[in-house]
Amino acid sequence: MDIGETVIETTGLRRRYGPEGDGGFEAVRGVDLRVARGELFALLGVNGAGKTSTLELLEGLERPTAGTVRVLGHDPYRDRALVRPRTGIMLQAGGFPAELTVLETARMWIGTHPGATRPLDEVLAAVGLADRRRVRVKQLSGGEKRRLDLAMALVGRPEVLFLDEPTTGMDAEGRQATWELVRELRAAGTTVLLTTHYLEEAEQLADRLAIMRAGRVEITGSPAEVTATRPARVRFRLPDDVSPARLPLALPAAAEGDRIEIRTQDVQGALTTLLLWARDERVELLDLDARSATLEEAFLALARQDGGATDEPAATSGVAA
Ligand SMILES: Nc1ncnc2c1ncn2[C@@H]1O[C@H](COP(=O)(O)OP(=O)(O)OP(=O)(O)O)[C@@H](O)[C@H]1O
Repeated sequence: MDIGETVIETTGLRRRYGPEGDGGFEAVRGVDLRVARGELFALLGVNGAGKTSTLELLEGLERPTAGTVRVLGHDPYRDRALVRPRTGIMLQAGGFPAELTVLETARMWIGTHPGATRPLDEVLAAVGLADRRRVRVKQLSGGEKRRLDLAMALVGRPEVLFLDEPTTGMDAEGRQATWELVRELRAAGTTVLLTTHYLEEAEQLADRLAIMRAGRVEITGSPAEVTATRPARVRFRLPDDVSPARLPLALPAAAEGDRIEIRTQDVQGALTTLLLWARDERVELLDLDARSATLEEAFLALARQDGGATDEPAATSGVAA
Protein backbone atom coordinates (compact mmCIF):
# COMPACT_ATOMS: atom_id res chain seq x y z
CA MET A 1 0.00 0.00 0.00
CA ASP A 2 1.19 3.50 -0.81
CA ILE A 3 1.45 5.26 2.52
CA GLY A 4 1.26 9.07 2.50
CA GLU A 5 2.67 11.37 5.14
CA THR A 6 3.26 9.40 8.33
CA VAL A 7 1.71 11.14 11.32
CA ILE A 8 2.07 8.41 13.94
CA GLU A 9 5.18 6.27 14.05
CA THR A 10 6.68 3.99 16.66
CA THR A 11 9.90 2.00 16.47
CA GLY A 12 10.84 -0.75 18.91
CA LEU A 13 8.44 0.68 21.48
CA ARG A 14 8.64 -0.85 24.96
CA ARG A 15 6.92 -0.09 28.24
CA ARG A 16 7.68 -1.74 31.54
CA TYR A 17 5.72 -1.28 34.74
CA GLY A 18 7.81 -1.59 37.89
CA PRO A 19 11.43 -2.67 38.19
CA GLU A 20 13.53 -4.86 35.88
CA GLY A 21 13.26 -8.57 36.64
CA ASP A 22 10.56 -10.49 38.48
CA GLY A 23 9.10 -7.49 40.27
CA GLY A 24 8.10 -5.69 37.06
CA PHE A 25 6.02 -6.38 34.00
CA GLU A 26 6.73 -5.47 30.39
CA ALA A 27 3.33 -4.64 28.83
CA VAL A 28 4.67 -3.37 25.46
CA ARG A 29 7.48 -5.44 23.91
CA GLY A 30 8.86 -3.85 20.77
CA VAL A 31 5.96 -2.35 18.82
CA ASP A 32 6.48 -0.85 15.35
CA LEU A 33 3.50 1.07 13.95
CA ARG A 34 3.00 3.56 11.13
CA VAL A 35 -0.23 5.47 10.57
CA ALA A 36 -0.60 7.79 7.58
CA ARG A 37 -2.41 11.12 7.58
CA GLY A 38 -6.15 10.65 7.22
CA GLU A 39 -6.06 6.96 8.06
CA LEU A 40 -8.30 5.28 10.56
CA PHE A 41 -6.22 2.68 12.37
CA ALA A 42 -7.63 0.20 14.88
CA LEU A 43 -5.57 -1.48 17.59
CA LEU A 44 -7.11 -4.81 18.59
CA GLY A 45 -6.24 -7.38 21.23
CA VAL A 46 -7.69 -9.29 24.15
CA ASN A 47 -7.75 -7.78 27.67
CA GLY A 48 -4.21 -7.09 28.80
CA ALA A 49 -2.64 -7.30 25.32
CA GLY A 50 -1.08 -3.85 25.79
CA LYS A 51 -3.36 -1.58 23.76
CA THR A 52 -3.93 1.10 26.41
CA SER A 53 -0.28 0.94 27.49
CA THR A 54 0.72 1.63 23.86
CA LEU A 55 -1.90 4.34 23.40
CA GLU A 56 -0.71 6.20 26.49
CA LEU A 57 2.78 6.36 24.98
CA LEU A 58 1.37 7.72 21.70
CA GLU A 59 -0.63 10.29 23.64
CA GLY A 60 2.50 11.47 25.44
CA LEU A 61 1.04 10.64 28.84
CA GLU A 62 3.97 8.37 29.67
CA ARG A 63 7.56 7.96 28.51
CA PRO A 64 8.54 4.67 26.83
CA THR A 65 11.09 2.41 28.54
CA ALA A 66 12.74 1.98 25.13
CA GLY A 67 12.10 2.80 21.48
CA THR A 68 10.76 5.95 19.87
CA VAL A 69 7.37 7.56 19.28
CA ARG A 70 6.64 10.34 16.80
CA VAL A 71 3.29 12.06 16.47
CA LEU A 72 3.09 14.80 13.85
CA GLY A 73 6.86 14.62 13.68
CA HIS A 74 7.44 15.25 17.39
CA ASP A 75 8.06 13.27 20.54
CA PRO A 76 4.63 13.53 22.22
CA TYR A 77 6.11 13.24 25.74
CA ARG A 78 9.04 15.62 25.41
CA ASP A 79 7.36 18.05 22.99
CA ARG A 80 3.96 17.90 24.66
CA ALA A 81 3.34 21.64 24.21
CA LEU A 82 3.68 21.23 20.43
CA VAL A 83 1.70 18.02 20.03
CA ARG A 84 -1.12 18.38 22.55
CA PRO A 85 -2.94 21.31 20.84
CA ARG A 86 -3.16 19.29 17.62
CA THR A 87 -4.42 16.04 19.14
CA GLY A 88 -7.64 14.88 20.79
CA ILE A 89 -7.68 12.15 23.42
CA MET A 90 -10.59 10.07 24.61
CA LEU A 91 -9.37 7.99 27.52
CA GLN A 92 -10.95 4.71 28.58
CA ALA A 93 -12.59 6.51 31.51
CA GLY A 94 -12.88 10.28 31.27
CA GLY A 95 -13.08 10.71 35.02
CA PHE A 96 -14.84 14.08 34.95
CA PRO A 97 -16.11 15.40 38.33
CA ALA A 98 -19.49 13.83 39.03
CA GLU A 99 -21.10 16.95 40.48
CA LEU A 100 -20.49 19.23 37.48
CA THR A 101 -23.07 19.57 34.73
CA VAL A 102 -22.24 18.67 31.13
CA LEU A 103 -21.84 22.36 30.27
CA GLU A 104 -19.65 23.09 33.31
CA THR A 105 -17.50 20.08 32.46
CA ALA A 106 -17.13 21.26 28.88
CA ARG A 107 -16.17 24.81 30.01
CA MET A 108 -13.64 23.45 32.48
CA TRP A 109 -12.14 21.13 29.89
CA ILE A 110 -11.85 23.85 27.28
CA GLY A 111 -9.89 25.90 29.82
CA THR A 112 -7.28 23.12 29.98
CA HIS A 113 -7.03 22.65 26.24
CA PRO A 114 -4.69 25.05 24.47
CA GLY A 115 -6.19 24.48 21.02
CA ALA A 116 -9.90 24.56 21.87
CA THR A 117 -11.57 26.72 19.24
CA ARG A 118 -14.80 24.89 18.53
CA PRO A 119 -18.11 26.29 19.87
CA LEU A 120 -19.29 24.12 22.76
CA ASP A 121 -22.85 23.89 21.48
CA GLU A 122 -21.55 22.50 18.19
CA VAL A 123 -19.43 19.87 19.93
CA LEU A 124 -22.21 18.76 22.28
CA ALA A 125 -24.69 18.61 19.38
CA ALA A 126 -22.26 16.47 17.36
CA VAL A 127 -22.36 13.75 20.03
CA GLY A 128 -26.09 14.08 20.75
CA LEU A 129 -25.74 15.77 24.15
CA ALA A 130 -27.14 19.21 23.29
CA ASP A 131 -30.26 18.65 25.37
CA ARG A 132 -28.27 17.22 28.33
CA ARG A 133 -26.27 20.42 28.94
CA ARG A 134 -27.69 21.03 32.42
CA VAL A 135 -27.54 17.42 33.60
CA ARG A 136 -24.88 16.47 36.14
CA VAL A 137 -22.21 14.02 35.00
CA LYS A 138 -23.25 11.56 37.73
CA GLN A 139 -26.75 11.45 36.23
CA LEU A 140 -25.56 10.53 32.74
CA SER A 141 -25.87 6.94 31.58
CA GLY A 142 -22.68 5.00 30.78
CA GLY A 143 -23.17 5.60 27.07
CA GLU A 144 -23.82 9.33 27.57
CA LYS A 145 -20.61 9.60 29.61
CA ARG A 146 -18.71 8.08 26.69
CA ARG A 147 -20.29 10.66 24.38
CA LEU A 148 -19.14 13.43 26.72
CA ASP A 149 -15.63 11.94 26.70
CA LEU A 150 -15.75 11.95 22.90
CA ALA A 151 -17.04 15.52 22.75
CA MET A 152 -14.16 16.70 24.94
CA ALA A 153 -11.67 14.99 22.60
CA LEU A 154 -13.09 17.06 19.74
CA VAL A 155 -12.98 20.57 21.20
CA GLY A 156 -9.65 21.45 19.60
CA ARG A 157 -10.57 20.25 16.07
CA PRO A 158 -7.74 17.70 16.38
CA GLU A 159 -5.60 16.59 13.44
CA VAL A 160 -4.98 13.32 15.27
CA LEU A 161 -7.61 11.67 17.43
CA PHE A 162 -6.91 8.88 19.93
CA LEU A 163 -9.99 6.92 20.99
CA ASP A 164 -9.65 4.25 23.68
CA GLU A 165 -12.69 1.94 23.40
CA PRO A 166 -14.96 4.80 22.31
CA THR A 167 -18.24 2.88 22.15
CA THR A 168 -17.96 0.64 25.19
CA GLY A 169 -21.20 0.94 27.18
CA MET A 170 -23.14 2.55 24.34
CA ASP A 171 -26.42 1.14 23.08
CA ALA A 172 -26.74 0.14 19.41
CA GLU A 173 -28.06 3.55 18.40
CA GLY A 174 -25.28 5.42 20.22
CA ARG A 175 -22.70 3.14 18.64
CA GLN A 176 -24.06 3.75 15.14
CA ALA A 177 -24.14 7.52 15.77
CA THR A 178 -20.54 7.45 17.03
CA TRP A 179 -19.40 5.45 14.00
CA GLU A 180 -21.07 8.02 11.77
CA LEU A 181 -19.30 10.84 13.59
CA VAL A 182 -15.94 9.08 13.37
CA ARG A 183 -16.50 8.49 9.64
CA GLU A 184 -17.24 12.21 9.17
CA LEU A 185 -14.08 13.16 11.06
CA ARG A 186 -12.05 10.79 8.93
CA ALA A 187 -13.65 12.12 5.75
CA ALA A 188 -12.60 15.61 6.86
CA GLY A 189 -8.99 14.39 7.02
CA THR A 190 -8.61 13.58 10.74
CA THR A 191 -6.21 10.75 11.51
CA VAL A 192 -7.84 8.39 14.00
CA LEU A 193 -6.26 5.68 16.11
CA LEU A 194 -8.76 3.69 18.13
CA THR A 195 -8.78 0.63 20.31
CA THR A 196 -11.84 -1.55 20.43
CA HIS A 197 -13.14 -4.94 21.50
CA TYR A 198 -15.85 -4.80 18.86
CA LEU A 199 -14.53 -6.49 15.75
CA GLU A 200 -17.48 -5.16 13.79
CA GLU A 201 -16.35 -1.66 14.75
CA ALA A 202 -12.89 -2.32 13.32
CA GLU A 203 -14.38 -3.95 10.22
CA GLN A 204 -16.76 -1.05 9.63
CA LEU A 205 -14.37 1.81 10.33
CA ALA A 206 -10.73 0.85 9.96
CA ASP A 207 -8.57 1.39 6.89
CA ARG A 208 -5.95 -0.73 8.61
CA LEU A 209 -5.66 -2.54 11.90
CA ALA A 210 -3.11 -4.24 14.10
CA ILE A 211 -3.75 -7.21 16.36
CA MET A 212 -1.66 -7.16 19.55
CA ARG A 213 -0.86 -10.18 21.67
CA ALA A 214 1.15 -10.09 24.89
CA GLY A 215 2.70 -6.70 24.12
CA ARG A 216 3.60 -7.43 20.49
CA VAL A 217 1.95 -6.74 17.16
CA GLU A 218 1.04 -10.06 15.56
CA ILE A 219 -0.25 -8.68 12.26
CA THR A 220 -0.99 -5.39 10.52
CA GLY A 221 -3.13 -4.86 7.44
CA SER A 222 -6.52 -3.88 6.11
CA PRO A 223 -9.45 -5.82 7.61
CA ALA A 224 -9.68 -7.77 4.34
CA GLU A 225 -5.93 -8.58 4.35
CA VAL A 226 -6.02 -9.77 7.95
CA THR A 227 -9.16 -11.84 7.34
CA ALA A 228 -7.58 -13.42 4.25
CA THR A 229 -4.83 -14.96 6.40
CA ARG A 230 -7.42 -17.48 7.60
CA PRO A 231 -8.73 -20.25 5.36
CA ALA A 232 -12.24 -20.29 3.95
CA ARG A 233 -14.51 -23.20 4.88
CA VAL A 234 -16.49 -25.57 2.71
CA ARG A 235 -18.93 -27.79 4.63
CA PHE A 236 -21.23 -30.59 3.58
CA ARG A 237 -22.55 -34.01 4.58
CA LEU A 238 -22.30 -37.20 2.56
CA PRO A 239 -25.14 -39.69 2.12
CA ASP A 240 -24.91 -42.57 4.62
CA ASP A 241 -23.72 -45.04 1.99
CA VAL A 242 -20.76 -42.86 0.88
CA SER A 243 -17.59 -43.12 2.93
CA PRO A 244 -15.52 -39.93 3.41
CA ALA A 245 -12.51 -42.05 2.39
CA ARG A 246 -13.75 -41.81 -1.20
CA LEU A 247 -13.18 -38.05 -1.31
CA PRO A 248 -10.31 -36.97 -3.63
CA LEU A 249 -6.94 -36.95 -1.90
CA ALA A 250 -6.35 -33.37 -3.04
CA LEU A 251 -9.06 -32.08 -0.70
CA PRO A 252 -7.82 -31.21 2.84
CA ALA A 253 -10.97 -32.53 4.49
CA ALA A 254 -11.69 -33.28 8.14
CA ALA A 255 -14.78 -34.84 9.69
CA GLU A 256 -16.71 -33.75 12.75
CA GLY A 257 -19.54 -36.18 13.34
CA ASP A 258 -21.23 -36.62 9.99
CA ARG A 259 -20.18 -33.17 8.84
CA ILE A 260 -17.20 -32.85 6.51
CA GLU A 261 -15.23 -29.64 6.52
CA ILE A 262 -12.56 -28.44 4.10
CA ARG A 263 -10.43 -25.47 5.10
CA THR A 264 -8.61 -23.87 2.23
CA GLN A 265 -7.06 -20.62 1.00
CA ASP A 266 -8.23 -21.62 -2.49
CA VAL A 267 -11.97 -21.96 -2.08
CA GLN A 268 -12.67 -21.88 -5.82
CA GLY A 269 -10.17 -24.67 -6.54
CA ALA A 270 -11.46 -26.83 -3.66
CA LEU A 271 -15.08 -26.37 -4.72
CA THR A 272 -14.25 -27.20 -8.33
CA THR A 273 -12.48 -30.42 -7.29
CA LEU A 274 -15.32 -31.32 -4.94
CA LEU A 275 -18.15 -30.63 -7.39
CA LEU A 276 -16.46 -32.43 -10.28
CA TRP A 277 -15.86 -35.43 -8.03
CA ALA A 278 -19.48 -35.41 -6.85
CA ARG A 279 -20.75 -35.25 -10.43
CA ASP A 280 -18.45 -38.01 -11.69
CA GLU A 281 -19.20 -40.25 -8.68
CA ARG A 282 -22.92 -39.38 -8.76
CA VAL A 283 -22.78 -38.37 -5.08
CA GLU A 284 -25.24 -35.84 -3.66
CA LEU A 285 -23.50 -33.32 -1.35
CA LEU A 286 -25.96 -32.53 1.44
CA ASP A 287 -26.22 -29.06 3.08
CA LEU A 288 -23.30 -27.77 0.99
CA ASP A 289 -22.09 -24.43 2.29
CA ALA A 290 -18.98 -22.37 1.44
CA ARG A 291 -17.92 -19.18 3.13
CA SER A 292 -14.90 -16.96 3.61
CA ALA A 293 -13.21 -16.54 6.99
CA THR A 294 -14.32 -13.68 9.22
CA LEU A 295 -12.26 -11.06 11.01
CA GLU A 296 -13.38 -12.72 14.24
CA GLU A 297 -11.78 -16.02 13.18
CA ALA A 298 -8.55 -14.24 12.29
CA PHE A 299 -8.67 -12.38 15.60
CA LEU A 300 -9.24 -15.54 17.64
CA ALA A 301 -6.38 -17.30 15.88
CA LEU A 302 -3.93 -14.43 16.33
CA ALA A 303 -4.92 -12.66 19.53
CA ARG A 304 -5.14 -15.38 22.14
CA GLN A 305 -2.61 -15.05 24.92
CA ASP A 306 -1.74 -18.76 24.92
CA GLY A 307 -1.15 -18.54 21.17
CA GLY A 308 -1.67 -22.26 21.10
CA ALA A 309 -4.81 -24.24 20.41
CA THR A 310 -6.88 -23.37 17.38
CA ASP A 311 -10.45 -24.20 16.58
CA GLU A 312 -9.54 -26.69 13.85
CA PRO A 313 -11.79 -29.73 13.84
CA ALA A 314 -9.98 -33.01 14.45
CA ALA A 315 -8.89 -34.85 11.34
CA THR A 316 -10.57 -38.23 11.35
CA SER A 317 -9.20 -41.48 10.03
CA GLY A 318 -10.77 -42.45 6.79
CA VAL A 319 -10.83 -38.88 5.56
CA ALA A 320 -8.29 -37.73 3.03
CA ALA A 321 -5.93 -35.22 4.60
N1 LIG B 1 0.13 0.43 36.28
C1 LIG B 1 0.37 -0.84 35.98
N2 LIG B 1 1.21 -1.58 36.72
C2 LIG B 1 1.49 -2.87 36.43
N3 LIG B 1 0.96 -3.52 35.38
C3 LIG B 1 0.10 -2.84 34.61
C4 LIG B 1 -0.24 -1.47 34.86
N4 LIG B 1 -1.12 -1.07 33.92
C5 LIG B 1 -1.32 -2.14 33.12
N5 LIG B 1 -0.58 -3.19 33.53
C6 LIG B 1 -0.53 -4.52 32.90
O1 LIG B 1 -0.09 -4.39 31.56
C7 LIG B 1 -0.77 -5.30 30.71
C8 LIG B 1 -1.38 -4.52 29.56
O2 LIG B 1 -2.42 -3.69 30.03
P1 LIG B 1 -3.22 -2.72 29.07
O3 LIG B 1 -4.19 -1.95 29.91
O4 LIG B 1 -2.28 -1.97 28.22
O5 LIG B 1 -3.98 -3.77 28.15
P2 LIG B 1 -5.19 -3.56 27.14
O6 LIG B 1 -4.84 -4.31 25.91
O7 LIG B 1 -5.48 -2.11 26.98
O8 LIG B 1 -6.35 -4.29 27.92
P3 LIG B 1 -7.94 -3.95 28.00
O9 LIG B 1 -8.52 -4.47 26.75
O10 LIG B 1 -8.35 -4.75 29.20
O11 LIG B 1 -8.09 -2.48 28.19
C9 LIG B 1 -1.80 -6.00 31.58
O12 LIG B 1 -1.29 -7.26 31.91
C10 LIG B 1 -1.91 -5.12 32.81
O13 LIG B 1 -2.20 -5.88 33.95
